[in-house]
Amino acid sequence: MKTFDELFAELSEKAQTRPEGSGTVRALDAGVHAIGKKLIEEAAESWMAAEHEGKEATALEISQLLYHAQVLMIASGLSLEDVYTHL
Ligand SMILES: N=c1c2ncn([C@@H]3O[C@H](COP(=O)(O)OP(=O)(O)OP(=O)(O)O)[C@@H](O)[C@H]3O)c2ncn1[C@@H]1O[C@H](COP(=O)(O)O)[C@@H](O)[C@H]1O
Repeated sequence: MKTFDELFAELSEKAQTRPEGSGTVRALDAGVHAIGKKLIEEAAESWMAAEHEGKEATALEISQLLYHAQVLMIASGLSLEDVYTHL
């Protein structure tokens, strides 16, 4: 298990070091348009899970939504602080 901040640190490190086989590196290389589509897909899956599939499925989909939101942040050059300042 990891926190939102810990995942962001891990993904930022992957973006820098670009390890072989990283899905995050592949997603970043695909670009903001592709990342945005994935974010929307996971948002829709989160919504559907919340309405029809129960808590466990919803938690899984929301974790994927948060992951793709972080990838979009990194692709956009945003830090956690840039986002937290608006919370
Ligand atoms: N938490 C996640 C995470 N959540 C979602 N995803 C990605 O989002 C996709 C969502 O899956 P779906 O169920 O929608 O499946 P899918 O549509 O068939 O997936 P794709 O065909 O789009 O790959 C997964 O296949 C992963 O590619 C994640 N990929 C990575 N992480 C974590 O990110 C870190 C870095 O990962 P790597 O960059 O791959 O090393 C690790 O700690 C991972 O656990």
